[in-house]
Amino acid sequence: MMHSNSLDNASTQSLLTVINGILDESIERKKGEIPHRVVYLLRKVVQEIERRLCIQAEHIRNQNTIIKTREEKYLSKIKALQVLVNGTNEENQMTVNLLQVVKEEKSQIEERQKLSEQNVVRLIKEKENAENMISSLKEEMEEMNRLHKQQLDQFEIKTKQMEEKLATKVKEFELHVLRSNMKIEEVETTYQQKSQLWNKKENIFHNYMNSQQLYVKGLNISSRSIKSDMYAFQMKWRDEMSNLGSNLKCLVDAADNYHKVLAENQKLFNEVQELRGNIRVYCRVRPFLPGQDKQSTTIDYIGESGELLISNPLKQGKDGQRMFKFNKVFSSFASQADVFSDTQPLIRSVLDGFNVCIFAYGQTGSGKTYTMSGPSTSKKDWGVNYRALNDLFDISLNRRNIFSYEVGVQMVEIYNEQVRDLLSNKVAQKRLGIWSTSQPNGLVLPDASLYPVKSTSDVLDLMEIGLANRAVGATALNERSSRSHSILTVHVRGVDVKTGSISRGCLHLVDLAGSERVERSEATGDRLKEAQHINKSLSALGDVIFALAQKNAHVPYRNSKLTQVLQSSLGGQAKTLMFVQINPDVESYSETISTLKFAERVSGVELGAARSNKDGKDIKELLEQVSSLKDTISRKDMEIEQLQVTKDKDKPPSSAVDNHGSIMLR
Ligand SMILES: Nc1ncnc2c1ncn2[C@@H]1O[C@H](COP(=O)(O)OP(=O)(O)OP(=O)(O)O)[C@@H](O)[C@H]1O
Repeated sequence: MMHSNSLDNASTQSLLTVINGILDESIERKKGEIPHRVVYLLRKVVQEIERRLCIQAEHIRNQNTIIKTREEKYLSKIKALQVLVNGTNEENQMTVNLLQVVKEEKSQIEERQKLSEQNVVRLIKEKENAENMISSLKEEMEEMNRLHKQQLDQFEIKTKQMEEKLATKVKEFELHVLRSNMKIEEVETTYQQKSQLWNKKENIFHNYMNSQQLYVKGLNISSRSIKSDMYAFQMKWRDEMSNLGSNLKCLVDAADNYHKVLAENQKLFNEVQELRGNIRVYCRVRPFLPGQDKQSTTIDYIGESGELLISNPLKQGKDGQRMFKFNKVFSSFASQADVFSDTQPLIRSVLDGFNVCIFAYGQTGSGKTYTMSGPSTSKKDWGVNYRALNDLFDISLNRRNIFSYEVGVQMVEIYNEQVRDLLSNKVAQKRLGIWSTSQPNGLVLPDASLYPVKSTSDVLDLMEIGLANRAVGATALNERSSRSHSILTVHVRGVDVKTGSISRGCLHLVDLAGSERVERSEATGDRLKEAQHINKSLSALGDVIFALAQKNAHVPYRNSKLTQVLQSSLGGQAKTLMFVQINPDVESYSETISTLKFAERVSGVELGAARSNKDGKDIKELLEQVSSLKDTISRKDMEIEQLQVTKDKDKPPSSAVDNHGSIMLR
């Protein structure tokens, strides 16, 4: 057994020697090529293997020594036992047992030997592994050498390239330096030129500065003069401000007086109207119609002051002539606008709270509808109705800051002494009741449709409906002659924006039925009845006016529906205007004379002073207005004083105000 162990050790030793030899040889051969680290590692591996082999060899040697000692001990024991075998059988048996123990021990030793052998085999394997590792390391080394060489080759190529590039760069740099030198030379030349130029400019600048200094000195002098001018201007401004203050005060006073003036204006205006008389008669002559003989006219002369001379072509001399005098006579050439211009002031009165009645009187076909409504709804042709309402809206718009107006319209006709609502769309109408004294809202016909209107176009629409509803029929005198009185009533309610006082005005625009005498219209039956009613109501109208003229205690308003409806506008509180329409033709002479006689009597009537329907609290309200206006004046005075103080504060610091209010320069 010892022999085999020593053999293994020897082979391990020899192998190690071989490895070392190979290493030494490769190191020798590749000196300078193998990295020191690999060599170092290889040596470390070999040393480790040697160390382990030594330990194993030492271990095996110890085992061999122990086994040897034990073998000797057992051999001596066997000898002693053999001695003893020779002794007794018991001893033999013991010896056999001992031998058995020895055998067991021997088998143990053999097992251990086996283990040692296994260890040797393992070590041999490890050695093989080490060899494999060494060979792989060698391969790696070779690969690394190869790579190293490749890198070296690449480095060499790169180095060559870099050297070439460097050479080119050096050449370029040299060229650049050459150019730079040239540029420097150029710049130096330019610099010299420029510095010469700058020197010149410096000289110019110095000269300019000198002139500027002189200019600034001049400016200083003019600035001082401007300052003094400014102070003078400030003084002037101050005076103007104080003037402005006083003007402002005047304006405030004027504003204060505005309401008073307006009220006075209204008062004066109405006084003028009163002086003219509260019933006015304007006569209008209709032009000849196409086809009529223009030579045979009854109109001889129309004077500027309302004179009208009518002549009877059948009677010669003074007997055949009759002079009438009215407030105004419009010839057949007068336009719709001319006719309305003298009516206009009455419309203002309605807005001031007066009742006004404008009616057209005349025989059939004399132009009543033409004057009141106009031949068409185009603005040029508008009659008194449209123009009056248009004016009413215009004036109310102008006064919107002082009064707020509400306007409502009713339209009725009186036919055969029955009042019909012309704005109602009901076919069967109930009879409309008439209030002898108008209701608080000013309505005499409370059941008739009342439409609020805001513009002339609203009125136009309503009147179109009304005219379409008006009863018309044929007569021997005029095909379109109306045999009913049409009454358009405009109710105006004005509220004083500031005081809240209310005024109510009412405007009646009446297109009367034809005034011709019954026998002349050749009417019979129904037509006769209609004519009689018409005559009755017109004569009732005359009676009322004459009763008022004579200041009778009893005024017969109730004799006809017409006078009942117009009652509020025919009394002493109202203003009345009558258009007397006449035909110029000779055939109409007697009708013309009777019409003009009626009108003449009417125009001689004085209805007395008209009265406005204003609230009784007016005086109190006016006093309130006066006190509020006084407040406004004192407020404005304070504002003016404050303005004065602010203005004084804003004065420049370099000036002061002396005791007399003038500005002194410091
Ligand atoms: N100033 C005028 N200029 C031109 N044409 C007029 C003028 N006045 C009336 N006419 C014409 O005379 C004719 C009769 O006028 P209008 O119908 O107004 O009369 P009227 O008095 O209203 O008659 P009626 O009593 O039948 O209602 C109409 O054709 C009208 O166009």
